[in-house]
Amino acid sequence: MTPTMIELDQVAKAYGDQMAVSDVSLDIRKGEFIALMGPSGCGKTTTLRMLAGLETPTAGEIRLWGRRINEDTPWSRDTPLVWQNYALFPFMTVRRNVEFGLKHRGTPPRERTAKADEWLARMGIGALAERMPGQLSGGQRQRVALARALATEPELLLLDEPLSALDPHLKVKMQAELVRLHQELGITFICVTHSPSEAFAMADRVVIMSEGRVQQVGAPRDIHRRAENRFVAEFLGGSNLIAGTVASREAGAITIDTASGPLLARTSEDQGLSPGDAATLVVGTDRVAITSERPASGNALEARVATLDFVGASVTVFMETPAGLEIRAQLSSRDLDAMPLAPGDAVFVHWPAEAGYFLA
Ligand SMILES: Nc1ncnc2c1ncn2[C@@H]1O[C@H](COP(=O)(O)OP(=O)(O)OP(=O)(O)O)[C@@H](O)[C@H]1O
Repeated sequence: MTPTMIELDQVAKAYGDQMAVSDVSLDIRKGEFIALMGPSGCGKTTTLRMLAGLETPTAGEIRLWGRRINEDTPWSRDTPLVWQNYALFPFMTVRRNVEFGLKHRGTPPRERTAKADEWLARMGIGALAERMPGQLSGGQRQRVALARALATEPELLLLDEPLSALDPHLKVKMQAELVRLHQELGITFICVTHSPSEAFAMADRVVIMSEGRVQQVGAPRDIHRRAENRFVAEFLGGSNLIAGTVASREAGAITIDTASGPLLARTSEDQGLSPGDAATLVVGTDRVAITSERPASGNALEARVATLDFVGASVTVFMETPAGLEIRAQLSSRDLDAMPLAPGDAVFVHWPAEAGYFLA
């Protein structure tokens, strides 16, 4: 078992009456890539700043290798931060910027320069060593900031929205580069992002936060398979949440009555629901099929197409049942070629009984 490197133990941070972080407990193992994710104001940056030593927790304890570090200053920690504004010194060349962190650590001049050049080459920007930061693109500045942080060979790298300033093409490239660097270096990465796609693409484990608390922690595929609560399901999108009342329950199958008709769900994760209980069924948008005729069996609802949202080669079809329930289906553009859809079309939506689970 990989040893635990960092422990956040019931950590809280208040600014006056404002609780930025209410209660965060989390163990991080050496070499993990952790993504802290959540909507604006959920406390993810404050959590990162406490890890960096830029803020002191109001309650709880942060431990590094079992030792309390709540009051340690940033410079006494092995935790370089890469902030989204890159924080490069504008009056120093790229090489000097990368050397700066090493100088601070007492590395002799010749070794500093050699190391800086090595890291600039590794990041594919060796040719820019003599430029000033103002003469670089956003993506280039991002790489310099990473080179500067990594040249000091930290045990832990904290990244705050490292890809936020990049255009979509460069974002995907840098995303792959961060994953590669992480694998190569074996350093623990903790990355703050508000983007589920970024977090899910890069992290070993994703921590989803809301209002200063952790809502769910898990590997991307586990969170994807099953959101633990309504907040997570709604924040991640990609699911239909259907409210109803349990009508019957027998042999692993639950029927719920909804405003749009009865629905059947077969799931081992049924939270011990009994007839009469309120229940919310979660069905992934990728499990919902659309047909023009009512299917012979299975869960089927009558609906009307409201709008279509195209993102790359994927299309989200927004539909509404006569009772006002919104159902979304994610199709490929090839599916749409086979069955052209337009707003106003009358359709049937259906999914297998095994496709859903119930929210706790
Ligand atoms: N220095 C401060 N003084 C007062 N309130 C603060 C301070 N810093 C953060 N907060 C508040 O604490 C809460 C959490 O802020 P934080 O910056 O950690 O959120 P975040 O999840 O990183 O958001 P964003 O994605 O917008 O950066 C917010 O409501 C914020 O307004």
